[in-house]
Amino acid sequence: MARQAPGPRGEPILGNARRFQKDILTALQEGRREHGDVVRFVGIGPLFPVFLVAGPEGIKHVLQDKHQIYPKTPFVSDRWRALVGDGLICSEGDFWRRQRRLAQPAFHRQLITSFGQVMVDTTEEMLGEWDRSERSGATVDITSEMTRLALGVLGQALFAANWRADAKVMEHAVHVAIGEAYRKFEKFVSLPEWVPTPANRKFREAKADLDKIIYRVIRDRQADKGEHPNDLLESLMLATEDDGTGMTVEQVRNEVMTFMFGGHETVASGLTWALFLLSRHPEVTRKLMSEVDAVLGDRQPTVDDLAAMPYLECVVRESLRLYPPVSLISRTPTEDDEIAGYHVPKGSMVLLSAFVTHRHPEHWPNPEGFDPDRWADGKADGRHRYSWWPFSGGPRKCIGDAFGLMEMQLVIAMIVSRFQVSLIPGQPVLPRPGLTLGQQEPVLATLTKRSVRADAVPAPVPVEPVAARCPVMHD
Ligand code: HEM
Repeated sequence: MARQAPGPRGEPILGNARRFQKDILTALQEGRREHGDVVRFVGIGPLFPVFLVAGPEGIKHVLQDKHQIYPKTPFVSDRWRALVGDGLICSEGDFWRRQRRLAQPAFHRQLITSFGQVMVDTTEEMLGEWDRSERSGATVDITSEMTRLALGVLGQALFAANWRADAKVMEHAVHVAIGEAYRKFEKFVSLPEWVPTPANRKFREAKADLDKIIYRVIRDRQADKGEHPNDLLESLMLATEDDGTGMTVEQVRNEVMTFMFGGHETVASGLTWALFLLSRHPEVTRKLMSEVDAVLGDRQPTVDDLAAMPYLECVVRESLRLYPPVSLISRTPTEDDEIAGYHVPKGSMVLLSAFVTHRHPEHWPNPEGFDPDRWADGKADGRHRYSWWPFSGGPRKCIGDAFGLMEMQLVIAMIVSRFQVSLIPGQPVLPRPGLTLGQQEPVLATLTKRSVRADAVPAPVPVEPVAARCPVMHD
């Protein structure tokens, strides 16, 4: 007979609700430390009790072995649906399976590789602007630079040439929509979208702007009998099942929106945290610069160069370990279950946190340390598959993992080959888990142009890491 999982009692009546809201990642980490790999958090509100499953075996159980009984938590999927419609990220069952099959060719390795040049060109444009900022000694906001860069890459991968014409309107609309979505995620209760609050109006207008452009581009493509670009949109529009049926125009729109929102904030978060870590670890930066300089010299990278830069990949993996852009996901079992001998009731909220698993001391020696070498030369071989899962796992694993990894590697290679990025001393850099693991305040830095000398790296600057608020709780 399965036992009840242990867990913190929290405050009288409120239980753990306030702790979750104030700093959920620390609450989860402490829960694991004090109570083990399956923790039951009590609290006030319909989401409680909430279970944390922290160990790799439990993660495998939920995401892979018993994924059929662990669909996504409806409360979270509803938030996504408000943003992207019935896209891959928030659909379930046969509908999800069909959409996933239809979307898969868009992420074929060959097509993804062809986006390498888009990633390089977009980064080159940003670095041109950084040249000007460096000359004027201006401070750059790394968070917003990475967000603009990642959106530019995704926009062009999705819409090829059409993106440039509409980029300004789209950028603005995505920015507004995602800001509102963050607010909705942070609130347990929010007014339905049709209630004309100023925030809802802004959200609806932003979505309408995006829809206008996306539907127009789709219809133009349908009408144009000439040669079409080889982008993600085209792949979605051409995809068919064995019976010859494909996606409706609305489904194509939903997946475009899903990729746009799921595929740029994640990469931007990963890049920002990687630059943050590099700026705090000059010894790592120096080693990375040596590798990049030796392979690239003064030229731009290509996708083929990545195989010759193994340390770059180690840096990216290690950075995704410490700061996984999707730090928290949740599932809700459709039947009673048992994990590691503990009872997990049907309908409960089961939290899986890559942030917590990736810092689990039984699976990661020196868990809080930034040590890219732990990935070198087969050292990762004996590790549990689910001790590192920034892209999730099982059938719902991220469809854009190769895209995201490739982009992070190319962008970081280009940045370190050209600039030394130094954080403004003393600024607090605090994680903010929402749709992705962002920062509570923008990360500000100064730039120094490199003249390809890896040993000329300044000392690290002091920055204080800490607290992270709950992504889903009540304000
Ligand atoms: C560093 C970059 C990225 C990270 C860390 C990341 C992480 C994740 C994670 C953890 C999930 C699973 C969420 C869950 O199960 O609740 C996911 C799903 C997904 N991701 Fe990513 N992602 C990244 C980049 C991308 C990119 C570039 C795209 C598209 C261009 C993308 C599209 C998607 C989609 C469509 C899903 C839903 C898949 C499904 O349920 O079938 N992601 N991602």
